Amino acid sequence: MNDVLKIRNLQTSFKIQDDYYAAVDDVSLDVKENEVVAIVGESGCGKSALAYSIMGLHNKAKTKIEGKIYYKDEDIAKTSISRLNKLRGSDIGMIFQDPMTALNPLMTIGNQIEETLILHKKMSDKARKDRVIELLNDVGIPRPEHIYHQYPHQLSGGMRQRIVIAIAIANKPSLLIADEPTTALDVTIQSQILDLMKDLKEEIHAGVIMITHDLGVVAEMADRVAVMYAGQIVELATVEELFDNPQHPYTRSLLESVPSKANKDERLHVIQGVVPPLPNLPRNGCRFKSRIPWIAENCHEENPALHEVKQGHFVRCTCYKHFHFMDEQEGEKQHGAS
Ligand SMILES: Nc1ncnc2c1ncn2[C@@H]1O[C@H](COP(=O)(O)OP(=O)(O)OP(=O)(O)O)[C@@H](O)[C@H]1O
Repeated sequence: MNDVLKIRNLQTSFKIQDDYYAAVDDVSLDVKENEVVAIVGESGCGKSALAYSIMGLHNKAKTKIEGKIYYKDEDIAKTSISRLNKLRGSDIGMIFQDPMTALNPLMTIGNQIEETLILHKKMSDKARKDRVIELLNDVGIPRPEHIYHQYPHQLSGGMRQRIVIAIAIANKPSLLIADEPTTALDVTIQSQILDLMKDLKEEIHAGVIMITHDLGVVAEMADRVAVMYAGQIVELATVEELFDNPQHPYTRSLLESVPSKANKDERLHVIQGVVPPLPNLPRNGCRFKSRIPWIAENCHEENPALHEVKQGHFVRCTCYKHFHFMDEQEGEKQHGAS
C-alpha cells in the first residue's frame, strides 16, 4: 500500500502575546491508503492542532509551521492557499465534530453537497443531482429526494453528521481527516456512524486520520494508533499491540482509566493532573515526568526520543522501562518491557 500522507518533524507553534509556543512538536507519522490511524490523547494534547496543520486551516498570521507534510509526493506544509483549496474537498476530505457548525444553515442539503461537486468536478446539472442522490443513499439517508430540499436544522444530529460525511467523500478523497466525528452524537448513532465510515473507507480506499479521545472508537476503527501527550507522539503501534502491550506510562494510564468488565472490581489507576496550558508545557526532558513524580529522575531520558521497542512499536523516553503505578510495588505489575 502507498503512503498518502507522510509527516516529518512537524512543529506547529501559536503566537501567544509576543512569543510562539509549539502545540505540535516533532511529530512524524505516515498514513497508507486504506489505513485508519487514530490519534488519541487528553484535551489539549495537540490533536486538533495537528489535524488543522495538515489541512492548512490555521490562521497564518498567528501560526508558524515547520517540518514537512507530504500529501502523496507533494509537500503541502507551506503550499499556497489556492492549491490547498483545490486539495481540500477533493483529495483531502474533512469530517468535523459538530455537524451543525460544519454545515451552512442557510443552504439546502442538496445545494451544499452540489457545491463541493461544482468546485472540483465538471458535470451536467442532471449528473450532479444524480450524484447527490447517490451520495445520500450511500450514507444511509432515507428518502434522499425529500432530504435534498431540506435545511440542516430540519435534520437530527446523526442525519446531519451523515450529510457532513457525504460532503467529505463526494469527490472520493485519498485522505480523510475526521476530528472527533462521533463525539457530539448519542451512543447508538455513534456506532451507526462508525459502521458507515468503515464501509465507506473500504469503498474509496482512503487513508484516514481519526482524532478521538474515545478508546472504544479506537478499538473499533483503527489499524494503528498514535498516542499524543503535550504536543508529541509518545507511543505509536498497531491497535492490537497498543491494547495488548502498552508501554508508555501515559498510554498505560489512559487504558487503565477506562472501566471495563475485566477490571470492574479493581480500583482504576487514574493519574492525577492535566496537560499544562501551552505556555507552561515542559520543553526539556520527559514531558510526562511531573505527573509520575514517584518514578526516579534518572529513569527519564534527557532528550526523550522515540525508540522502536518491537517492529512498528515506538515509545518515547526510557521511563517506560521503569514505570509502575503509584500504588503498585515496583516490579509487581511490570508490563513486557525490560
Ligand atoms: N489558535 C490557537 N492559539 C493559541 N493556542 C492554541 C490555539 N489552538 C490550540 N491552542 C492550544 O494548543 C494546545 C493544543 O490544542 P488542541 O486543540 O490541538 O488540543 P486537542 O488535543 O485537540 O484538545 P481537544 O480534545 O480538547 O480538542 C492547547 O493548549 C490549546 O489551548
